[in-house]
Amino acid sequence: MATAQLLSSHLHPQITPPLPSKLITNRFWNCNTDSTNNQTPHFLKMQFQPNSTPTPISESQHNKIPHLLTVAGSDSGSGAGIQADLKTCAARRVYCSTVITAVTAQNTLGVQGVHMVPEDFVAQQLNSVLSDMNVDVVKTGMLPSLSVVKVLCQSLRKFPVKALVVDPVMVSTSGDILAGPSVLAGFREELLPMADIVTPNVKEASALLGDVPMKSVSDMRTAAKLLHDLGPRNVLVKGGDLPNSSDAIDVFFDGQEFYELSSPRVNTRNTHGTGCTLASCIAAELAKGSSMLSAVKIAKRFVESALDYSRDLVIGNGAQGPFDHFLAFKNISQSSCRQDRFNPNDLFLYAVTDSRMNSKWGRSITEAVKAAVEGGATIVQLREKDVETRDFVDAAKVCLEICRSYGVPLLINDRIDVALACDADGVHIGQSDMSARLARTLLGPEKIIGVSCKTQEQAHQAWIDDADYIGSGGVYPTNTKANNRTIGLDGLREVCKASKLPVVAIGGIGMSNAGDVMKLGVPSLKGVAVVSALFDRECILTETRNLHAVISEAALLPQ
Ligand SMILES: Nc1ncnc2c1ncn2[C@@H]1O[C@H](COP(=O)(O)OP(=O)(O)O)[C@@H](O)[C@H]1O
Ligand SMILES: Cc1ncc(COP(=O)(O)O)c(N)n1
Ligand SMILES: [Mg+2]
Repeated sequence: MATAQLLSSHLHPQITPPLPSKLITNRFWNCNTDSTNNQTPHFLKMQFQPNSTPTPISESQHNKIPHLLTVAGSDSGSGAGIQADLKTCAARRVYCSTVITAVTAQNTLGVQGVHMVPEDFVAQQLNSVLSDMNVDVVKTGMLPSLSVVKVLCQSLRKFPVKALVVDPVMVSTSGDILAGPSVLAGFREELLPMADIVTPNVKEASALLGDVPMKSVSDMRTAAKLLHDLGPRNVLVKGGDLPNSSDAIDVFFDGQEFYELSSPRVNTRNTHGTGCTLASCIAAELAKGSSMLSAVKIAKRFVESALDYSRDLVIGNGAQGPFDHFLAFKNISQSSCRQDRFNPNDLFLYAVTDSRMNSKWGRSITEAVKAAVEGGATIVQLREKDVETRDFVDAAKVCLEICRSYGVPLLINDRIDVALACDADGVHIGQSDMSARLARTLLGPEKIIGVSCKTQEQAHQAWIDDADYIGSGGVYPTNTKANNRTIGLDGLREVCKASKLPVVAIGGIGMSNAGDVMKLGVPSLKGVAVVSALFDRECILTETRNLHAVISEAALLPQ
């Protein structure tokens, strides 16, 4: 009742129809989370004057780092609250100071306890930071009582900042109450009118507006307009918890235009702290000097990337896990699909695809790969010279699933970008591609890198450049590669002898000569790579099985 009365005095009596909205979809944004931010902050340079009292550094001498102050609650599980804000700012390279309003005992199961910090001590923290530390932007999270809201508003009036981001935290993802209904009046009457942006989720928007229904994007737009009427310069109603929505759609309203910010919904349990992270990322970008809409777009993309990177992360036993703000876990979780980073024995029967052969036989890349791994291929390389990049990435993702289900590594020929895009196990590069050293820098320590080498010098360089294996050939003449010098068994032996890396032989190898290659008897030679003998045949499965039998037999023979 009290809520309804309060609302009626603050809202326009009639709901205006939603204005036309602009649809912005994350799908078309560059995935590099830093791409729109070219204002890399500078770190403070200390000036030392030995044997003298320190002199203050003038403003012009400062290399000032953007500074965000978060006024929020502590989450012992570190998924949300102050801890999420600190991690977000560290990831976005903005300095973050903290005023703690409450200490929660919290984990992935829920909130077990809340210990409120007395409001005069909140005031003292605010005074300490704001009076001294050149704060650019204030972001608020859990404000557990009306008196804390009031204390905050007083401090902000005394120490104005460039921007105020209000995340009106009320209920945790687990459904526990973090701020009771008593704070609603403080939000509506004092804090929201001071805010540059308010970022409620659907439940919070509904509560702020007196429990209006929030079931659709259209409801979110209506709510954004009504919340804007309460005084904040901008409103972002977040749709992470909107029921029956396959995309995560947030509605942004700047008082004139609506924007629907849409990103694919990441299928993960690790969404605890998304709201805190979004708000602190918006605040961090504002501190760097972004416009409001651009800060919101960057923040949404940051949350989406972080969720995607940590989708399989397992921390805690509860329903909502935390995610990784530093986007570091992906390699760990995915590389654990394979037992080793690279096992040289995987080079034993190395299948290399060819798009022209596939089209000749009317097969898709994925059909060809499936047949090869079923037949016993121990590693697969996608060598697709004639395919559009987009189709290549899509096909590679499907092939990766097939290969992973057989425990077989999948490499991409030449295309580091495609390997990164589909998170393949590695690449195979030639002498005219970028160096293995550069590929290693781009791909990181976990990925497999193979290099084509015809000479001992090239083999040595591949080792120096931190490659994992060498492909050496053409051993026999081949039609697969134009103008490819044949090095013969002798050339192969020379490369193998000089190589500190494991070697796979390639070029014109098939049923008739694979045994001869395997019988070379050089320890570094681990297997044969084959194109036509598998993929330019009617039945890939049978050919792979037969070839596997031939090279297994040859490998067992005494040298
Ligand atoms: N599963 C998800 N996939 C992608 N984005 C999500 C997902 N869940 C939430 N988001 C996004 O995270 C941000 C926080 O939203 P939300 O979860 O609704 O807030 P809160 O954490 O305050 O409840 C929004 O930009 C929302 O669209
Ligand atoms: C201290 C604190 N602040 C905010 C949230 C909200 O985060 P979420 O909605 O993801 O549970 C929380 N759970 N704990
Ligand atoms: Mg959330």
